[in-house]
Amino acid sequence: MYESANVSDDADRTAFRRAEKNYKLYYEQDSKFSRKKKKLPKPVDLSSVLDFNSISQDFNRTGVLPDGIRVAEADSQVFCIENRPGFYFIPNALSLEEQCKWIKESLTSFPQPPNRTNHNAIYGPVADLYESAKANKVLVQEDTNIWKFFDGEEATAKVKQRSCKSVSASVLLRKLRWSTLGLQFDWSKRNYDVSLPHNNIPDALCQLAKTHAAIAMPSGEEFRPEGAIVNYFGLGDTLGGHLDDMEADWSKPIVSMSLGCKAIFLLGGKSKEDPPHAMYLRSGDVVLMAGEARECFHGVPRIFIDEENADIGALESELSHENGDFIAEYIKTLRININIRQVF
Ligand SMILES: O=C(O)CCC(=O)C(=O)O
Ligand SMILES: [Fe+2]
Repeated sequence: MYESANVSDDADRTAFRRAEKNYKLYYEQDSKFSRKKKKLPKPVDLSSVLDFNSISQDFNRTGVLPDGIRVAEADSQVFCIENRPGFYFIPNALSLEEQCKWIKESLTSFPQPPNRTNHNAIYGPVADLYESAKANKVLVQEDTNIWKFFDGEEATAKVKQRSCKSVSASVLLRKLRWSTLGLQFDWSKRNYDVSLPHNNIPDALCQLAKTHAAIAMPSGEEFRPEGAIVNYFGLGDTLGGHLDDMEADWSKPIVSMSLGCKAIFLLGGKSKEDPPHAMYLRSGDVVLMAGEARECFHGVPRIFIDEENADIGALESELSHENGDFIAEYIKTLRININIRQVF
């Protein structure tokens, strides 16, 4: 599902594709810059990107909303888009403490087996990735399908002695692209594989998802979090336009939490020909997609990691205050999305 920033697009065939291309990160070709080896991002017209953070601030001050936007219920801080029923935007839904907690869990416990990650396909289950990265360990191939972490010197000796393959834990942590919680999603079959061993989604995350899902739930029903996909976005990573259609009951929302660097989210219609709404997703925002919105194409064409646009100043200082600099350094160039689903 991910694309690198440099893959050339086949064609601008649909309105969704054109919007993706419009917001995607491209670099200036100018030789003046390339000689200096400093690649500059091409400027992008962001004037039509919806900013629910300022929409909510203006609304609280003046009681006025932009055309096409309304609140889900009187006095609520949950916003809807009139021509996208079933879509809900909750700006600033998570406190700084909650953001820090889920960023930390996303790097430490969520990638732990039996949860699967993108690294499984190459290395098998990788335990203690975060602790190993912090301790500067290196993953060394011991046998065909057996990889183990070693301290730097020991790893160097092994690699020299047996010329086996190796990769540092910090590189692997940087290259983490997804992990799955609860029922394990099988990306190759694009379906849930209930036969795979799994843990339940942590209680505190279930509770959070239930609380935020409530406004989008059919009346009298409670959301049941059964599976979650955690996406990790580095600079230039994008999530192409897609539908999440592997869950049985589309009347139940997908609860999608944003953490870390700011992104642009595209919410299209049921056809890729429908022009999408572009909106910012910041750390702490929660989005719900239920009912008709489950049939709408959506994706993430851009994340911002520059100081001016990433919007993570407060988060960074809270993180370094709580956990030292290790995670605070990671989040400077990272966006995490946790999307929680009721599967059955
Ligand atoms: O990263 C996001 O905000 C959206 C993620 C998403 O749509 C998905 O994982 O299906
Ligand atoms: Fe999705």
